Amino acid sequence: MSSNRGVGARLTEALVGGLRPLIVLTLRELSHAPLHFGCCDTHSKTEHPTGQINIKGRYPLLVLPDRASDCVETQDVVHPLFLQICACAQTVSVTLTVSDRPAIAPMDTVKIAVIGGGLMGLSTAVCISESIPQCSVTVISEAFSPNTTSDVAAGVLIPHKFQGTPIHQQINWFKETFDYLFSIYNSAEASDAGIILLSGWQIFQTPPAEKYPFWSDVVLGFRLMSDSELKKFPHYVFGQAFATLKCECPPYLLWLEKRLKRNGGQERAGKVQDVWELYGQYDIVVNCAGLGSRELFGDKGIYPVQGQVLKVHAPWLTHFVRDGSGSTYIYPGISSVTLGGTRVQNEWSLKPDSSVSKEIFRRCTALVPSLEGVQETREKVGLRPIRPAVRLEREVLLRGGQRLHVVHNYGHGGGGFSVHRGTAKEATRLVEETVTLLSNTMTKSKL
Ligand SMILES: O=C([O-])CC(=O)C(=O)O
Repeated sequence: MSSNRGVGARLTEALVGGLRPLIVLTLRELSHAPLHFGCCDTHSKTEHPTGQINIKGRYPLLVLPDRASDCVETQDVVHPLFLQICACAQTVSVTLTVSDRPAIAPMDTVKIAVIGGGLMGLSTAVCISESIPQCSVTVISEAFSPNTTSDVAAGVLIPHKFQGTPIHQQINWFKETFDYLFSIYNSAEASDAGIILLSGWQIFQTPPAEKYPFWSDVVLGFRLMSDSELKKFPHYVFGQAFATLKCECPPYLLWLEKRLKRNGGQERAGKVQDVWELYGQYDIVVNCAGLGSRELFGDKGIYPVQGQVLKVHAPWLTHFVRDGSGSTYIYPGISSVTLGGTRVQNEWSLKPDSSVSKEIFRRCTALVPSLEGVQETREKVGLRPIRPAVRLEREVLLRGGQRLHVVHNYGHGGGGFSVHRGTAKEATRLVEETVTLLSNTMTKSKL
């Protein structure tokens, strides 16, 4: 590859520790460069944040203030506008090529600790281990499958809305997750990974505000239910029929663990009491601790919404039924059918309540009478980690002169399965950014 001098008046190339070529462009050059930031034109022209931009996800582009010497000091500051530009920049069609000179100082393996052994921790760890070759990933968790919250969930892809997250982002996360799982479902891995395609009905006692929810184009064959279908559910006046995917747990979590190990990743059982324990052992900490983030990172905005379900043996059921309010659902799976549910705000207990189980069973049999015949019922309780929006961002913790680089990916509530691959990819991108910054710092300190 050769330097493309046509981009801006002067393109400074800095080669960073064995990672990727880093293109350094001053702000003035950026404004002259033939870069187009799509919907963020205004931002990119009038407010030039400092930060790093990934063009097509291949070449990290560090946009510096005009005095280049200022910039290195600011590299840990992530300006919110920069993130917006960053997101847009990935969509622009710009070809920047850089010299293929060898790196000055290859960085040693980057050690990454992922806190949390549930769906978020494992899927993020797998995504990092697939995307960042020069890293070692260790998942640290008090619990692994079958003892995680993810093992309690039905694992069905029907998105919940996160009030504080832009809807286009939620659609992208869902689409990425759906496409990823659909390709597994369409491969020889499907049975090992426990991915099935499930069709069924979501029914409403009063019609919802949005007859066609934001995810209706992503699931398969979405349509409104006919009157004759609705007649099967006497108290319901409106319904949606569609097919979606379901991740059976434990198989899906075990499949992720296998994939992680195949990529060289490791697991460590144990509770992280204080995140600073990891300082010096790891270069980057990825936080997928869900509710654990309350104590570990002082996030008082996250709280539990307790849910109780029954796992029953009813292999004749092949269609799901969900009350649109989310109060009651019947989700057939490979080895059991999940019957739910409950939503108790701020309840931390993991103890099932038998009177609640009876009530769940009563509601489910009212919708699917053949459930009267089930045997083998297991009660399970899980705590949904709720906050207004998924927290997906970088943070640099400071203590004395020490800096601990953290990437957060938690707070998916009861909607984690629907978006997990999309948010894992986003977290991986943030880890890549951090790796580049660390490499840059290392290179600078060697000069
Ligand atoms: O609402 C549903 O269909 C199931 C679920 O995700 C939950 O109980 O959190």
